[in-house]
Amino acid sequence: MAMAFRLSKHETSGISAEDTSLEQLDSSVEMRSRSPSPMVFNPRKLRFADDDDFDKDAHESPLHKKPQLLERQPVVDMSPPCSKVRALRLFNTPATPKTILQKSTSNCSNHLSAAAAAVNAKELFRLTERPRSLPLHNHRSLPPPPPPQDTANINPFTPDSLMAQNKKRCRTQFGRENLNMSAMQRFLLSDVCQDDEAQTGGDAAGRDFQQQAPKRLALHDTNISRFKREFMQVSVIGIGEFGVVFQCVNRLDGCIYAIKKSKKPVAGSSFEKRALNEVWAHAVLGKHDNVVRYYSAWAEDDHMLIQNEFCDGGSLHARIQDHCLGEAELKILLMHVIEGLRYIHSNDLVHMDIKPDNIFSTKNPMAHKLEQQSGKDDDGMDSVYEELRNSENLVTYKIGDLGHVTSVKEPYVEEGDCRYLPKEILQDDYSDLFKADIFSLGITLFEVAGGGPLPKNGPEWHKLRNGEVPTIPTLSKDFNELIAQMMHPDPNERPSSMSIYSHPILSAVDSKSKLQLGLELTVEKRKNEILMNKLREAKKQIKLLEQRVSILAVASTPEPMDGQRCLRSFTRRMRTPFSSHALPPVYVN
Ligand SMILES: Nc1ncnc2c1ncn2[C@@H]1O[C@H](COP(=O)(O)OP(=O)(O)OP(=O)(O)O)[C@@H](O)[C@H]1O
Ligand SMILES: [Mg+2]
Repeated sequence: MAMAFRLSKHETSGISAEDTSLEQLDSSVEMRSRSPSPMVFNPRKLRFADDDDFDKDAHESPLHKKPQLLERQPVVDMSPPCSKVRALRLFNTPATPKTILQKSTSNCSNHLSAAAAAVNAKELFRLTERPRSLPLHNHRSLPPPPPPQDTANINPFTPDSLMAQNKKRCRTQFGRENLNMSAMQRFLLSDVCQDDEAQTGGDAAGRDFQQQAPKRLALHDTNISRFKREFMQVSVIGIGEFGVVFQCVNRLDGCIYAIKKSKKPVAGSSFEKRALNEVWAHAVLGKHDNVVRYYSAWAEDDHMLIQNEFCDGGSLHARIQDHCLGEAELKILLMHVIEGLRYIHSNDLVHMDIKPDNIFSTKNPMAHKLEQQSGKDDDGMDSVYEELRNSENLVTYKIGDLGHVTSVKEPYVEEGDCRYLPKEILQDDYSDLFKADIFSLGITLFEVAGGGPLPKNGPEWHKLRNGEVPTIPTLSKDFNELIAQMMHPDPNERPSSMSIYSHPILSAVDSKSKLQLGLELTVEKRKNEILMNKLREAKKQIKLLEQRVSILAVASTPEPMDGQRCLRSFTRRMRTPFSSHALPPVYVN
């Protein structure tokens, strides 16, 4: 069970000022809320020296002193089981995946690691026998250090892995690693060849190599926390059961990110599987507009750190603290989350922890453009802009916290928050996990529309799962029916993410189309402006050209009066002979 113990806004801001390294922030920092979003701050020299101890910050903060855990419910007959003993075990195997979390030193001993074992013993022998470069100060005196072993996890959620599982391929370490064996071999061998070349390629090359080697090792050995080296911590933005989430600025790219750090050291613990699971899921799913984007992950002091997109609108849970959502907003929420779920489900994965705490929002980047646009010219559209600006619609909802994601092909269900779980999951029925996500989304909609707070157990808990879903008076009959359908006791009766996506209630989303129309209008107006400018420019050019032509015409043409005179005189001259020849006059009637 994922238990939420969150900070109030007030508590969080207090902590961010006190415990986070805010003194590092220049006063000129201008926070922008998109992610990745550029920050504007006075250029500072990057320092590699240690600041306050990050871990100390995290652990000594008031957030960590006394996390306000939700109490476990006493076991009563009617209550759902809150957690399982199985959840404390590791990933279906007694072999703990001591992998990326343990600085990759030992041989990989479980099916989660793909490693140098992909290289045959002969090549490994070559690698270990070959003298390695040493730091300058002890290059001649010390024996070569053993080469580090390259290890890498196999992500079980990638299409390759899922295909492998489908085909019931051998699940041994080698069975999986063989998928990438040749690539791994090529990589390792190319390293050997390059090094060999450098060592045997003449004195100059050898000298160069010796000079560069210590630099490489020295950097490698600096041992500065990547978090501190690469990021400037701004504040704590959330605390969950598993992790603390920091708002950070990347020192190099200047963009804001959310970095989630596991609260406890996870290597070798029961949280290790969860931590790795979250990274694997993010790596596969973090490319959809309605799923929180993933950038990178690494381990530090046995903690897992995940660098994600920063969602400047906060969580849905925070959003509904002061007001419930109206139907128009609910439709947008449903539209966005169902798109994200449809994407997750299309990968044969399920989220298993959909709830308001795990749905984040970002403000629409077009919002400020709408603001700029309106008031520019009074074209009767001001009211539309006004409505769009004032509406809460200018957000994009994103599914986050992928720690419970599992594959439907080979499910390992770690139960999420029991307030949002359907009954069948608590009864270990995993036959249709897609529909478990649908139930969680349905009950989430019910809560944020005003049906909350949700019960954790007891008769009310059961009622909501037995088809007795109270009607929300502020919602239309159709929307109430859709929520009830999503919370149907029988998973087979619940609609799929695909059918909700194409549900008439969403295809005729007034507010959505209005928003889209507004945004499209802005774009079209801009295009129009550009065209108008071009037209104005073209008109100017034409006018100039006309002027020039007329000037040229005036300059190059002989005086018209003289010409006429000449012509007349010529005519006269011409006439004279005619007349002299006494031609008969022509009379025109
Ligand atoms: N990318 C993000 N952008 C903005 N806020 C975030 C982000 N990620 C997390 N948060 C905030 O931090 C809180 C905790 O994050 P998250 O749910 O990922 O942690 P957790 O420990 O896995 O939680 P749980 O208790 O659900 O297991 C969220 O509810 C949210 O308020
Ligand atoms: Mg969470």
